[in-house]
Amino acid sequence: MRGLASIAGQLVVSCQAYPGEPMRSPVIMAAVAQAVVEGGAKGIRAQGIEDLKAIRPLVDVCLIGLVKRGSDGVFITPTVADAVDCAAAGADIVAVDGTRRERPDGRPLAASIEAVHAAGALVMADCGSLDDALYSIAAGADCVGTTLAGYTGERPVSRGPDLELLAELVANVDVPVIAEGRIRNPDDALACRNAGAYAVVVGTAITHPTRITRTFADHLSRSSE
Ligand SMILES: CC(=O)N[C@H](C=O)[C@@H](O)[C@H](O)[C@H](O)COP(=O)(O)O
Repeated sequence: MRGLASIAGQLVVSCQAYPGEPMRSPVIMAAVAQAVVEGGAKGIRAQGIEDLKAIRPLVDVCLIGLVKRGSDGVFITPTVADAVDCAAAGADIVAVDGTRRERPDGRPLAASIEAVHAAGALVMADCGSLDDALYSIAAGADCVGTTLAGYTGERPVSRGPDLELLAELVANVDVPVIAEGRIRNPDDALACRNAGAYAVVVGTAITHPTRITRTFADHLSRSSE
């Protein structure tokens, strides 16, 4: 079972490296995915068609796939074609931008969702506010995430996860709400689950060695000042 129910109450780990980074390679991301599954991740979130194709045969857990195009405006699986490609590459759930902003292909969010459903996968709408979530659910999203909280101008950038938005979504929507974004440690993850998150997605704090190392290095250099 690799559907939405398989991640209920569980940890999903986002395995992503960014353009120009040393770990930006499907082989490396597939190894990271296998390593986090060994550690107990019940789902993987991954970016890019080549990464999805490399990861799919190596892990038998729910795979949330996306394509990132740039870092401004609508950049998470922004077009219908990207969404279909993620499903074809083996994603069980396709993560798409769930905001109300205009999309680069000029198509509505509902078109991406319909195409993903036709391909036999589900849709996670990455939202930045309650209004985004309501819009996404009306468009047919199967679940919503707090992924874009603090990144769209509608919410402040919280230090840890945006627990306020999480609670607001849990209280106001009737689809699973997935906590994602700035979850820094196990206590943050637990706080998300206690706030009603259906599943918890952690990225940087587990799979980004450069940023993890920087927190240690900065801490040491601050304390020797
Ligand atoms: C806003 C955006 O582009 N989020 C992306 C979505 O896939 C990833 O860069 C994040 O790493 C992911 O959401 C997990 O969050 P964090 O790394 O904070 O645990």
